[in-house]
Amino acid sequence: MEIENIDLHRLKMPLKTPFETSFGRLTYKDFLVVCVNGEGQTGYGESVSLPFPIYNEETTDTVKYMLKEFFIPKLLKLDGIDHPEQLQSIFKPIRRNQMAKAAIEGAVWDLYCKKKGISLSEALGGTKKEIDVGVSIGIEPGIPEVLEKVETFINQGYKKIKLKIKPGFDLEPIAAIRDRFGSDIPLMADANSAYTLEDIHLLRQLDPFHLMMIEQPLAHDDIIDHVKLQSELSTPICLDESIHSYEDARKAIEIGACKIINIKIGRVGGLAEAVKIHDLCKSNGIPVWCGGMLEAGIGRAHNIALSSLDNFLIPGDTSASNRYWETDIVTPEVDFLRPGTLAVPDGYGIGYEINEKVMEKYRLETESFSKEKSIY
Ligand SMILES: O=C(O)CCC(=O)c1ccccc1C(=O)O
Ligand SMILES: [Mg+2]
Repeated sequence: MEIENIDLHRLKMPLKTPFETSFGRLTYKDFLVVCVNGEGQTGYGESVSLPFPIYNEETTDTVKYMLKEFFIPKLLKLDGIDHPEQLQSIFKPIRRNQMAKAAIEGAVWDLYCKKKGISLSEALGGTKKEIDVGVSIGIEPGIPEVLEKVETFINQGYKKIKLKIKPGFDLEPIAAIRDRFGSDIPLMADANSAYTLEDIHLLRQLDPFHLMMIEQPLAHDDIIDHVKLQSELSTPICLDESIHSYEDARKAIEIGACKIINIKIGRVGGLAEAVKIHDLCKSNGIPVWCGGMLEAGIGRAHNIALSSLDNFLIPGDTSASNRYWETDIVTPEVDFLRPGTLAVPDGYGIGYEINEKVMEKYRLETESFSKEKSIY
């Protein structure tokens, strides 16, 4: 597969409603669309980093820098590529920068599938034709607002409700949701690293609410303390921020730091690594689900394809486009097949077309890179 040139678009899209977590408040998504062109076709990837280094150390600007200076020149220097999995060894000398790696790797997967005439789901080994999805609710000004959102999303059919929590906004909203909607709704909490082991007593008070899990309660770079916490909690711990690779997942599972893993393609450096983590978890009896980074349609399409693998046993955070955007950059927009389920597209590649008009509306700039100009 020949890769001739690459376009990098930067977009800024306002969220329909602000999204707040323990680490900050987001009102828009500033991201890159990577277009890898070869033999008359285009593969699309999306950067999932946030504008600020508050979830992990990457930002839209660091991703852009890494793509421009390292990953794009490396890719253009190649004499073609047979399979996207080869990118793992090609990019390996460059440490970390997982979201930058994933953005370009995803575009190469899409191009590869389009050339082969298969769907991305099929290329990854996915078997499901539809996936169950949930919704992630940010920290709201108060309990009434939380209850209103939960009600709206349950009525829409979402199959998992995830509430962001932080110290001072944890037991009360969770208790209020259970009180109002009963013990049957699939409910979980995501702390985004807002607690320490000193909070064990408080976190134990979540146990009676029978949450599906608590996601990343402790530090973003910890697995050891999570082992201690898990031994004191009946609520299963799910890791998000702490898992950047297959090796991280292996170690976390080995020492008992979690019972569930949230897989984000960007956080682990791409689809190939995500599939490896999926397989590892499967063979260890650890269910996984696909996390989200408030993606626009291209990233969302990648998440759907990944979620079609069979150990994605828990509804993911890949909600429909209209949960985030006035209009999404793909067509058709990501929408329910039935309430709470998304169809896994069987078209070639990501299975969605790009809505050029919407792309144009939110586009800030474009840079193009070609083989001739590549000097790496
Ligand atoms: O709806 C989504 O895309 C998931 C939203 C979400 O929870 C999230 C959004 C941005 C950064 C981190 C996280 C997270 O899962 O921790
Ligand atoms: Mg999370």
